[in-house]
Amino acid sequence: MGSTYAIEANDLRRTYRARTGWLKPKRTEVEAVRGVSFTVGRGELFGLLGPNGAGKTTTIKLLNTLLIPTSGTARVCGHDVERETRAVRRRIGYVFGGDRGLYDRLSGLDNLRYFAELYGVPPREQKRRIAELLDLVGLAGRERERVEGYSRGMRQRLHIARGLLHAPDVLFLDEPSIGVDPVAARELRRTVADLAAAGTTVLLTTHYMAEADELCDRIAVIADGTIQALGTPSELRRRADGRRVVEVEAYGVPESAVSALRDLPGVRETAVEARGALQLLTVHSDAHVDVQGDVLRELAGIRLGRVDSREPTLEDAYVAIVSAAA
Ligand SMILES: Nc1ncnc2c1ncn2[C@@H]1O[C@H](COP(=O)(O)OP(=O)(O)OP(=O)(O)O)[C@@H](O)[C@H]1O
Repeated sequence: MGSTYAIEANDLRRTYRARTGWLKPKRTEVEAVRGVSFTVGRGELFGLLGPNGAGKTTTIKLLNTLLIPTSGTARVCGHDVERETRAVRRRIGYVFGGDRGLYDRLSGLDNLRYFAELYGVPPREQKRRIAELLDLVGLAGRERERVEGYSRGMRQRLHIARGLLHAPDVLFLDEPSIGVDPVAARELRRTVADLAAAGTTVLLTTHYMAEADELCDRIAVIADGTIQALGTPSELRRRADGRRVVEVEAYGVPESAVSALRDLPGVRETAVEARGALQLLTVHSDAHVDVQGDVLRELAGIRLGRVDSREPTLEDAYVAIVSAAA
């Protein structure tokens, strides 16, 4: 195969052209990916992180030959994604989160048999391969049950087994843990880690920072169609060095309080996130500035939950990187 990299993306760009409106149709163009370059080593577990609409799925589809780049080039296992589509497809698997793509009324085993046929796995290898994969994804013993009775996490693991039937060198995992409960998500992470440890290159997109932190060798943070930061989780975490984070749970954070805090000297970012009945207010400041008193003053009279002042995490670094790009 020659190439030292499993994936090489070189100034990839992709523009979507769409027609919107019915009475007066208008042509619009969205530049979803604008000059993305990175490499992924063989056996590496590489994460693509970014807000909604950042261009993660588009990047994956350019690499797995489902979309043609508007410009730029990419190679997977040394093969050009545009000119050597078949060779690329033989070496990759693609798994996306959600419910599509499995036959609910068949058992897990019959699903895998069906897809093994479809992917051209030689009949004499099918049995062994399916048994290995059921083991890898932790479904051995449950394979004769119908998929309609599977939990979300089990379905997701069956999806991964399906994506691995033809023993691909590279697996694209697009938001595998979406809608999966925390315990099942942990099992799923173990499966992905085992897979990478066994030598499969994994390109993973996720919105869960803890997942990326635990699993990925390196992470690219993508926003607005370009890579904003790339490095190991600890390298990225350093992007938040020199910061301190105050977090307050509150029942109804007024916009006036948020803008007053944002204008304080030493405050770098503020964010409010809905958490069921309450909201989580996060204030990033320079490490030597203590804003906790100011935060409590601005929220005087409002019912509060937990108040916390802490060191930054990977998620805080991510917020810093993405906010700087906005
Ligand atoms: N088929 C399409 N036609 C037109 N625009 C599209 C199409 N697919 C995606 N887009 C746009 O391209 C941009 C990037 O989308 P993409 O799905 O790659 O983002 P993403 O990072 O995967 O987002 P998410 O985290 O929400 O899945 C968005 O602005 C999106 O609206």
